[in-house]
Amino acid sequence: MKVFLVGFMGSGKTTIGKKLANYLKYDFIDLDKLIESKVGMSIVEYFELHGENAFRDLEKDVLQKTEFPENVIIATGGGAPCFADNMSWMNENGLVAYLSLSPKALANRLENSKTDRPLIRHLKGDELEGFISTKLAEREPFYNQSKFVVSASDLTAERLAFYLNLG
Ligand SMILES: Nc1ncnc2c1ncn2[C@@H]1O[C@H](COP(=O)(O)OP(=O)(O)O)[C@@H](O)[C@H]1O
Ligand SMILES: O=C(O)C1=C[C@@H](OP(=O)(O)O)[C@@H](O)[C@H](O)C1
Ligand SMILES: [Mg+2]
Repeated sequence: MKVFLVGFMGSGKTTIGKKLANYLKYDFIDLDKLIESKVGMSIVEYFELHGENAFRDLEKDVLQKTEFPENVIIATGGGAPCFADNMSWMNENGLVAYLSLSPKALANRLENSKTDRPLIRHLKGDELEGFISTKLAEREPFYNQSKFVVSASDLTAERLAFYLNLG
């Protein structure tokens, strides 16, 4: 079983993904980390050097061309489902779960972890929640194509496994 976790930056894909993999004894792959290891630089550096469009091409390539192990939790980047045919590709190749959270809760989580995220690292104070609200509205039509939509507040690995019928 391949499980793809999707959702906005800060929804906890990386954090809960690791815990879920640990709980289920599955492998864990973070798509952003995989991209960083392939290009030998951070996502922030890649955006600065090559821009977002090049990143999206690379992200699609790494997502759709990697030979993932059989039992694996894959934490995707927040934009991955919203570009090219990535969302339908994930639905055809695994089980996709959207970790849903309000803009306010996302802003609270992201306030202290902006620096590794090129799309928000320059935003100050109220700008962050405004940006999240606008971007989330654009992205939700993609996220909502997921087989499972799960509230990401106070989510535990055990509960997520249960919702996904894996626990
Ligand atoms: N369940 C949670 N409760 C509170 N904070 C969380 C939770 N999950 C993640 N965070 C925090 O939110 C930030 C983003 O989490 P992360 O797992 O990197 O999200 P994503 O991969 O979806 O962008 C991190 O600072 C992390 O510590
Ligand atoms: O939402 C986005 O467009 C992005 C989210 C990031 O991943 P996280 O969702 O894990 O922060 C990372 O892929 C990149 O900074 C772009
Ligand atoms: Mg992540």
